[in-house]
Amino acid sequence: MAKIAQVIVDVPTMQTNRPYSYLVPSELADAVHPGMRVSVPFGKGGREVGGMVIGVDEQAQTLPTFSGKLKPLTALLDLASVLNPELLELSDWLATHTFAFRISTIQTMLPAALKTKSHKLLVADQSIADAHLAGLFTNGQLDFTAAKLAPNEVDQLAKLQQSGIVHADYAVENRAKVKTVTWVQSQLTTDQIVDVRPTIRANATKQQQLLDVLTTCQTPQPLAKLTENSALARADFSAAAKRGWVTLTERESYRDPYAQKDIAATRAMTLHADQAAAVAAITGAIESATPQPFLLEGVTGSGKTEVYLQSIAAALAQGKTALMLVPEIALTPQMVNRVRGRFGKQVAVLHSGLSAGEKYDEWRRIERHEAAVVVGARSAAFAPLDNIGLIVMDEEHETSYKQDDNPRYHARDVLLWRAKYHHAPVVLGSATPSLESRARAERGVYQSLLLPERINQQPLPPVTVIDMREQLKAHTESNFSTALLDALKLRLERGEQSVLMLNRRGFSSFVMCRDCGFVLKCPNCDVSLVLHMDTHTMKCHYCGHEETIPKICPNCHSRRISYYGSGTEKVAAELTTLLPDVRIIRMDADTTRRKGAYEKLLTDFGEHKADILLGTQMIAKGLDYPDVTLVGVLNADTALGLPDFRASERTFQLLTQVSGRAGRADKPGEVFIQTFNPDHYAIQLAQKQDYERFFRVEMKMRHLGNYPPYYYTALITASAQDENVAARRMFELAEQLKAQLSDTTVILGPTPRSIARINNRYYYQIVLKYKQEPHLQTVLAKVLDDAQKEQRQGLQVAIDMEPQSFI
Ligand SMILES: Nc1ncnc2c1ncn2[C@@H]1O[C@H](COP(=O)(O)OP(=O)(O)OP(=O)(O)O)[C@@H](O)[C@H]1O
Ligand SMILES: [Zn+2]
Ligand SMILES: [Zn+2]
Repeated sequence: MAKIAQVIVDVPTMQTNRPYSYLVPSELADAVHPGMRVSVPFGKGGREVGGMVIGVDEQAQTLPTFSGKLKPLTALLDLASVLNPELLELSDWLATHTFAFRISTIQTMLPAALKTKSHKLLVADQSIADAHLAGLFTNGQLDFTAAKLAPNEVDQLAKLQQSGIVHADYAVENRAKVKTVTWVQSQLTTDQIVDVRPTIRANATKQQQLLDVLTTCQTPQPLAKLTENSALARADFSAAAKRGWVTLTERESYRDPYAQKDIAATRAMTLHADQAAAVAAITGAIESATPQPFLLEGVTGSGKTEVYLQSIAAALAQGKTALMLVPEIALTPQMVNRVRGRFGKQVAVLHSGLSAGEKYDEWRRIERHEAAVVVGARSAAFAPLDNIGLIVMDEEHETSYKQDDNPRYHARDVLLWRAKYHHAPVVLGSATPSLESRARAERGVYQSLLLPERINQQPLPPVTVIDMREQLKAHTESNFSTALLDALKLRLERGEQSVLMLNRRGFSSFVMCRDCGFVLKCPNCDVSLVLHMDTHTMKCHYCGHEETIPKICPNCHSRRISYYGSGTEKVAAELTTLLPDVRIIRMDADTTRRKGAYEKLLTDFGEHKADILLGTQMIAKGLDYPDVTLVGVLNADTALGLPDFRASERTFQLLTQVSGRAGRADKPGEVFIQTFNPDHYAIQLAQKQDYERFFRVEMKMRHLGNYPPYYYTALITASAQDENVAARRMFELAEQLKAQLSDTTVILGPTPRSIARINNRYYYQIVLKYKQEPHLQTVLAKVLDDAQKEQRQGLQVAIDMEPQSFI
């Protein structure tokens, strides 16, 4: 009886967002299983697309009538499932809850190397007269997808296709490449080697040497090791293989991004009472397999990481695995080393700094049960771990846990889902929990665990708020108040280190004309272009547009055009004038672009190669350096002015986190916060590092404004090249939603987004605030469906549940 495979095809549209049935060719009947990638013909032209098998049925039971018409699947791309049943189920749940296509949730779960790519090929059926065009083809084929063709070439090729000289074909590329190394196995015993020696010429030194090697290496060895330790080359071993002395085999090897590093093993520390209580509660839940979420609220430097590590050890002791998520930025060598130091080779690390090959290899180590602990950033939430005993999410309030592109998921939701599936506890840790999580802890949904004290009974560092308005009156345009500058000088005298943070938002360098005030803007977006000194260009951070730095004002032709705003670069320059001889490490998007640069800068700082670490938000978290006794925030309030109800929360979190970098060991720390809003509650409470008070005040604000956690939110955006199209559709939609949703739901907008135009598309948005909306899922799914069907004038609609940014 033939089998039928249910396949989600890699054609991300609403109409194809369901499984398609394909006949399984009889020779593949036993090989095809759910979770395998396949190549299938799709659509009228029968072009080949990638797909994922989500189910396999016996034909007779399910589709008796269709048997004749079903197309067979073309090829199987995997020998074993790449998604297990848990992850397949999760992909379904995720697609529904984030309004994403099932194929995009599936692809989000796979390492890039396993994402199939459909290539369009042009095949020449007749000889091509034009020599240039003919030259584009190799063996009668041209990979249209991979080739970088000029528009006129594309045009001419289209004409060839119309006249039947070439035709289009499709192939699905499998990019999963396994790295192999050659191993050598001696085929001669030591006795046989003795026998062979007299048969070769005495001056055949290489052969003699090779026999020497084989005498000492009777077990299989990597070829590289043997050639490295001898004067022999690969060719000598190939020759030996021809003689039958050795066999050479290719074995799979992993690209280990951490292979070069020796990490000192650490042992569990003696916990202090609060830590011990937390570990005991978590361990209890691991042992009883209770999917209890915990909120571990511990001030900065209270030893949360040690709680994670000992809880992970408890899961491993139960023969289970553990998954730990940290924000991308906190994936410093420090954090990774702390986990690897404790659990060694059992740890797999997943983050964006790895190459596709390295990620694929780490992924396979997890899948093959060779790694029992996974540490990674957001997408590691989908690590193919089995038998999970514990899930940890460090810095649970971090916005980077929400993906702001399709599928718009929050890693926390994914973790809570997986915890239920595996009956495992989840630990959400933070010094400044999100209001949502803290409110859930208050309602008993999460169990609260507290670490109110710093390790070593160190007090939290005292924070001084500096009113920069005063400074501005008295001073010129310096970025440094006298108080902060004095504090920096003191650290230099004492040989201690300082951390300076420059809030990146709104602080990027731009170019303005001093005569007419003209600011260079992106031609495609409603934003100013940002000056990049490393490439000497002006760049748009939204669409990637790039142009040269103007010398003359494009508006009034004045030559008095100059750079404005103090990026870290400018601040560093000012510091060097104020404090000659000071050694600065600058850390921002520019200086950390190169692979490994971030890590190198932090290591240098740890080794005292600089007095000051000057950086953007990326230095606020996770750093644990004993000699840092001063933290300065140059501009605390750039985020406060943003039109986002979470602006205060973000400011409070950031200031508390960065303050926490000072005085973590035996030397007391000190913090200076420069601000133009010294009276704002977020700044004042950050000064006191009083999370509890902040939580109360902010909850009141949210209550008054009907915002989360009192209300849920959803953001609907529509964009089109024609502004009217987007606006009109959104006004219609608002009316439609008013009719369909309950009276208690608030519909805000439509309004243009705060950056109204990006990449020549105009954006409009509607914000929904609701308490209970039983039909929301259906209503919003219909909205997307309609939008897809219409597709009129390039209208695009997107839905973001619980958006983390409204800008
Ligand atoms: N029980 C303990 N005994 C001694 N030292 C400890 C203990 N627990 C943690 N530490 C040390 O205290 C320091 C601070 O701990 P850790 O970095 O885990 O704090 P944290 O709460 O994660 O901080 P943050 O949220 O600020 O990153 C670390 O250097 C850690 O090694
Ligand atoms: Zn742009
Ligand atoms: Zn001008």
